[in-house]
Amino acid sequence: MYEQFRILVVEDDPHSLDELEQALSGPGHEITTCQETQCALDLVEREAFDLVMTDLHTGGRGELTLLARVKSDHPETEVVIITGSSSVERAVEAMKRGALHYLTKPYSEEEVRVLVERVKEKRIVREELEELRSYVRNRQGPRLIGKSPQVQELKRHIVRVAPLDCTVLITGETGTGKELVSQMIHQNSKRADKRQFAVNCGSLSEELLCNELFGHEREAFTGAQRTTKGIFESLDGGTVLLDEIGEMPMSAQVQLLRVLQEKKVVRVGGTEEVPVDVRILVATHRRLEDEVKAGRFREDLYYRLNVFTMKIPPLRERADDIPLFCNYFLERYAKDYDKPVERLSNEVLDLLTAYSFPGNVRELKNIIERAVILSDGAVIERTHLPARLRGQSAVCGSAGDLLLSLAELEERHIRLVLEKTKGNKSKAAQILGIDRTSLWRKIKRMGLANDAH
Ligand SMILES: Nc1ncnc2c1ncn2[C@@H]1O[C@H](COP(=O)(O)OP(=O)(O)OP(=O)(O)O)[C@@H](O)[C@H]1O
Repeated sequence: MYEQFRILVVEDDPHSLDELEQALSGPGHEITTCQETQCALDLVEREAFDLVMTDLHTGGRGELTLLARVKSDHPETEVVIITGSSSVERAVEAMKRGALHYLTKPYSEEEVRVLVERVKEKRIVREELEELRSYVRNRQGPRLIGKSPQVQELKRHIVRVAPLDCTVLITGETGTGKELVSQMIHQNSKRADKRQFAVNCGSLSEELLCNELFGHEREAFTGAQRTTKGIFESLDGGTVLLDEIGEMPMSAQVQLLRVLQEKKVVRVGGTEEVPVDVRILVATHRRLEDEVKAGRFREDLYYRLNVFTMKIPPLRERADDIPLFCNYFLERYAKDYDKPVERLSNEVLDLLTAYSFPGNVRELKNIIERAVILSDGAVIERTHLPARLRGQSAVCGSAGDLLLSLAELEERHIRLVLEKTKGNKSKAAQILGIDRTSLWRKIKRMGLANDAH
């Protein structure tokens, strides 16, 4: 298959136009012709070409206007000037203003072909440079740590799916790296220069979530003083991660389906359909098939979202990666907190590799960060680990002979309430006397697994 190569030819003499079209024809070449500069100006305003070839008439300076317009609107488009022998000086002036080359009449077909090849080569070099730049950019972005076969496969899938602009469903327990994977997909995609944003569909009320995602019209509800764009509209050209998609209320699901099918949103309180250009990635710790069966998730939406699924395994299924993560986070936090920590004691490493990590990588990361903060010397010892890893149980503010910190006590209490409410976060938030968003934030920070509650 040939790459499309778009050429615009501007020539007022029909005979010369035919000849040039003939010389330019080739596999993958899409040739558009114009006999007047004004028609060409209108065209370049709407479309991008790889090459513009324009005749330079004696007299008018329309071609120089065309050259200036092309170079300002599409700097990567090459312009070649066709000239009679009497207007070579003006052709040289055009080259000073950014034209690539000039052809003096009469020219041969061979000359035209060589010129087109030159433009194509330039395009390849430019694309390679762009690829290199994107590579350098990505090396500074987030890193997916892991040498286990599961993580290697994840990396391969990211590289494969990132450029395709399709919806990706990322599944895995809490803290396994779903958001990180979504960031890597975005950074390896054509949208990398645009913004990425993550929305947790479970942490907001139905009304707030709809406002946040789809925006609202003026006076859509009391207090809505002006029309506000939602995330889909304002992320123009970017990527959105809809985290905890399984928690999305039905009314928002209907709207999301419209975004996926028609690439349009209707703001809350409005009727107008507004076009949006956004790549949608979704994540969940739930099995969406079960949510569909239970009638909580629309089947048509599920099929729309399930184009490409990436399943991130829990940390306990890739325990080989635990020492690697330990070293990575140890180095990072030793640097962040300016501590002389160098390694974990063998006992600590054994405890960590034997632990089941219900909160997955986030929990491991938090454990190492806390240990680095508590440590003074070069080695992380057992005493620097939280009580649950030291194998002690807490009874009302104490764990064995050790008194608990407020943070540890809070975590234990939240765990207990979630256990008793069977993971029902609205109920748990009510009992704890805090709102759902605060509870979600705490759950995340503590690295508690959703499934473990
Ligand atoms: N493979 C990995 N390499 C490096 N860091 C990782 C990896 N996996 C997870 N992390 C880190 O662990 C933390 C939790 O990851 P992330 O927020 O992506 O998980 P999640 O699955 O989206 O969690 P949740 O379901 O709670 O939203 C982040 O700080 C992330 O950078």
